[in-house]
Amino acid sequence: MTPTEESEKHVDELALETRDLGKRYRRTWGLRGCDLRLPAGRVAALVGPNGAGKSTLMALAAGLIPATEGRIEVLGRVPDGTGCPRGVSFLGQDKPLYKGFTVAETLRMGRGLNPDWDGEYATRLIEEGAIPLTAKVGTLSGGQRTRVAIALALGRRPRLLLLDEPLADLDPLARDEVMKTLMASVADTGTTVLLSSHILADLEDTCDHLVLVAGGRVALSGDVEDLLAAHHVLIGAGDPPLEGVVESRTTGRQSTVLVRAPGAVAPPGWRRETPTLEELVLSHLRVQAAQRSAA
Ligand SMILES: Nc1ncnc2c1ncn2[C@@H]1O[C@H](COP(=O)(O)OP(=O)(O)OP(=O)(O)O)[C@@H](O)[C@H]1O
Repeated sequence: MTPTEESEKHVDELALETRDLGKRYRRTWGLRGCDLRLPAGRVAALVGPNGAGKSTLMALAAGLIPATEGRIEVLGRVPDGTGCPRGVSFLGQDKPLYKGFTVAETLRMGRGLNPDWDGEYATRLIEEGAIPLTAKVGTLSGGQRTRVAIALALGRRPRLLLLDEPLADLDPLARDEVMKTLMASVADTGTTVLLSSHILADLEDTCDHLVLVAGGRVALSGDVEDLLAAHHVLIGAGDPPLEGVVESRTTGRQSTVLVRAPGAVAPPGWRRETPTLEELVLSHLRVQAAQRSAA
């Protein structure tokens, strides 16, 4: 393979790559020593405790803020920190929509601002949500406004979609509906998604890749299938397993141990189970929190 072919392959395969990436806000580091490789085509869950650096990572990837140190490549290019690169859409919790515009005017603005705009598709997303094109954005419900913001984000036909807790203000039914619309669109197009949320149950159904951030670094990442295959929950009493222990918790005489060892065998008298994604994430989050408070 020639160096050019090598670099093209790299562009095709990774939607987002960071090396030793850091962002400092005055005295606080929002992110530091962050190494991440997100393969193209994945729907990735970005999880971590409050203040872990998720929004900072999203803002860096969306080109909204410049890095302080290290390197970030988005769709094979280095964002310049002055705005969303072509091919990337970002949707945060604050949806920057003009309340005085009608929905149709909002879509026209999308067309004016984006060279890759797919107006037919954006309008279809609005119509599927039964939102009148003549309604003023300021008169819409939170769920309807989210749908308009999603239509704007998807109308750009992004190759990478960054979603920073965009559904946090929606009721469970609206969240479920909007999530289905989103996931149907990305399944159709093969768009890579990085989605942050504190609601692990939402992520379990939709994501095939996990990025767990804690203390400004990536503590765990990989395809969900691989991560689940590499972890086991061992439940029993007596001598605990010694290899690959991530977390061990004891209630009464019974211990529940999460191990990261693909071929782990349960010790005599113990049983082995496959963890759910939620159990796996919670265990790693607890371990990270304990390590940080001990440091
Ligand atoms: N604009 C800013 N100015 C100063 N510090 C900031 C700024 N934005 C974030 N930080 C700090 O950077 C760290 C990471 O914040 P960030 O918002 O990226 O975390 P997060 O994982 O998205 O948190 P949450 O889950 O609460 O949304 C925190 O310590 C936060 O206080």
